[in-house]
Amino acid sequence: MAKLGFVVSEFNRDITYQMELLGREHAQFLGADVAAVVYVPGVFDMPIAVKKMLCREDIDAVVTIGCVIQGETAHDEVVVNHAARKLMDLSLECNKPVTLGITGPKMSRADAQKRVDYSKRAVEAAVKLLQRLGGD
Ligand SMILES: Nc1c(NC[C@H](O)[C@H](O)[C@H](O)CO)[nH]c(=O)[nH]c1=O
Ligand SMILES: CC(=O)C(O)COP(=O)(O)O
Repeated sequence: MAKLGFVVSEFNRDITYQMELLGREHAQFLGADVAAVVYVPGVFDMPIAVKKMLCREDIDAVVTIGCVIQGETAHDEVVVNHAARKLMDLSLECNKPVTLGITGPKMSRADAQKRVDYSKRAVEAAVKLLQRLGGD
């Protein structure tokens, strides 16, 4: 059974709450275990939490869940672009899948609501990568 870790952003929690529930349901549907969940303040804060999870022997892959909504500046792009890049680097560094269940940037609250199922995609991608690539 795939053992997944979830790293979930508390920012825009009304949206990430729905994303987390959908992700948990989908993991159960696919026969994967959500072995650990860590909540972080926002998407930008995810990499350190993901890194710690990737170091755990009881975690095979990490699923990130977050939502970055556009404000008046390019802050949303800074948050998502840097986090996404670091998450990819960590995956390669630690040799375990890290999947992107983060919506945004350039997104309104309505756009975010339409995209809550990105968390399901991230769970599915993690399970598929583990099946196809195997463990260490
Ligand atoms: N604006 C959003 C943020 N911003 C907060 C940052 O992610 C971070 O927590 C802060 O800069 C402290 O390091 N985070 C989101 O997840 N979503 C947003 O829309
Ligand atoms: C990325 C955000 O949602 C955010 O709160 C930043 O907003 P702003 O660009 O107006 O500072």
